[in-house]
Amino acid sequence: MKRIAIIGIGLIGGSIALSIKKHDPNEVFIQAYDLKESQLQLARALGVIDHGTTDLDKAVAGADVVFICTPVQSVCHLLEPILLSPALKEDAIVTDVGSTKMKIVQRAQELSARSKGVFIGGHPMAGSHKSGVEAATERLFENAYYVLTPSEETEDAYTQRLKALLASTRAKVVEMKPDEHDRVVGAISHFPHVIASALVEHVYQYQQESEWYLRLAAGGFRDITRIASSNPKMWRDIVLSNHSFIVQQMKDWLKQMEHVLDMIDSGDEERIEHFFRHAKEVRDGLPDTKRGAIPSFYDLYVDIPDHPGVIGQVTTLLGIHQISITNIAILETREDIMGVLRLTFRHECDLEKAEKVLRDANFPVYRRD
Ligand SMILES: NC(=O)c1ccc[n+]([C@@H]2O[C@H](COP(=O)([O-])OP(=O)(O)OC[C@H]3O[C@@H](n4cnc5c(N)ncnc54)[C@H](O)[C@@H]3O)[C@@H](O)[C@H]2O)c1
Ligand SMILES: O=C(O)C(=O)C[C@]1(C(=O)O)C=C[C@@H](O)C=C1
Repeated sequence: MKRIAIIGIGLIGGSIALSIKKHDPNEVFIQAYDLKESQLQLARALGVIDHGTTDLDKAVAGADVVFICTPVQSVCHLLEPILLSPALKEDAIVTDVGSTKMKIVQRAQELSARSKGVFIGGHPMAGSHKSGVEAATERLFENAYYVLTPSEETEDAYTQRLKALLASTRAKVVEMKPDEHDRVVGAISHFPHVIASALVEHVYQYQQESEWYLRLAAGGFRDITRIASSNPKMWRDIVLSNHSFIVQQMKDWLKQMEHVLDMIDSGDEERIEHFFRHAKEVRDGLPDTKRGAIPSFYDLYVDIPDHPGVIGQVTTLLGIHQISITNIAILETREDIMGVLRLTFRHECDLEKAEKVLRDANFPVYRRD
């Protein structure tokens, strides 16, 4: 039986545990460590882990692979007691899921000569603004990128062993250098989180003048600021740990905003339209049927005659077959013209089931592309 240790059993640790367990339910034993006894109890009750302990040595004892899934600053602190633990199995792989990589990998390298195990940095590029083991799901990483940062000294056999285990997450595992990872992820994840929180703060300041600001906040503001609801401690650690790239990106952003300010202030119609068109083209070009930095949703389109009751028929049919819809939108509604219903699902298998059920009921259904 393979033993897996999860250190920090929250959203990400719990999701890794669930995906590995689901893949090999009878061949894997999951032992976990957390500062909070309550998280361990909850993880046990939810069937996410087999055993929980607040004793770090006991948690890593005999484990073939140890996943460190705590906020990034504590990953750095936990590396020494884990990599140098007398209980660590010879040849064990120690990995982490932290959102930054340079400082973690550097600390692990300092300890590597004295460790019985081998460290390989990791970062699954999928997550949520929710935290805690209660939000964990076995499919969180499906189709997302999962970055590994083996060093030049890491023997390939260890990387292959870790990749084989991660196959259960159904993520796309890629290798990167820690500094490239931190620069890129700084731009597409860390810096946008700073902007989202700053935007909330910006409107909150206006709110002191009129209560209408936050009351009127609708789809656009909610979409762009969803990630401001994320765990503050986790983001404090990320920003501190990727400090120099984020500061550089903020300086670049201020310059960019000066151009945008100048463009809008000048009232130059052509430049303004070009600005929005170019951003739209780039945003529309993001892969939207796959998960990645931006969680994807699976869309199915249904042609429907525009008369009352049809939408009810569609949703009832899906309900009978226990297919959950994440979102529903009517894209065209003009009298006597076929309307198009866009149904959004969280998982590809739900989309496939819905497509079959609706087609069998003679609804014209199609996917985009
Ligand atoms: N949330 C995301 O979207 C996301 C995505 C990819 C990677 N990550 C990274 O994954 C890691 C975990 O994030 P999460 O969202 O699962 O957080 P979480 O808050 O859901 O879980 C973290 C868990 O670690 C425990 N913990 C904290 N400090 C600890 C310590 N010193 N020792 C033992 N346990 C400790 C907490 O009690 C909690 O159970 C972070 O490093 C984060 O940067 C997060
Ligand atoms: O979907 C979200 O809520 C996330 O914030 C996930 C997200 C991201 O920025 O894309 C956040 C941090 C991680 O390190 C990886 C993924």
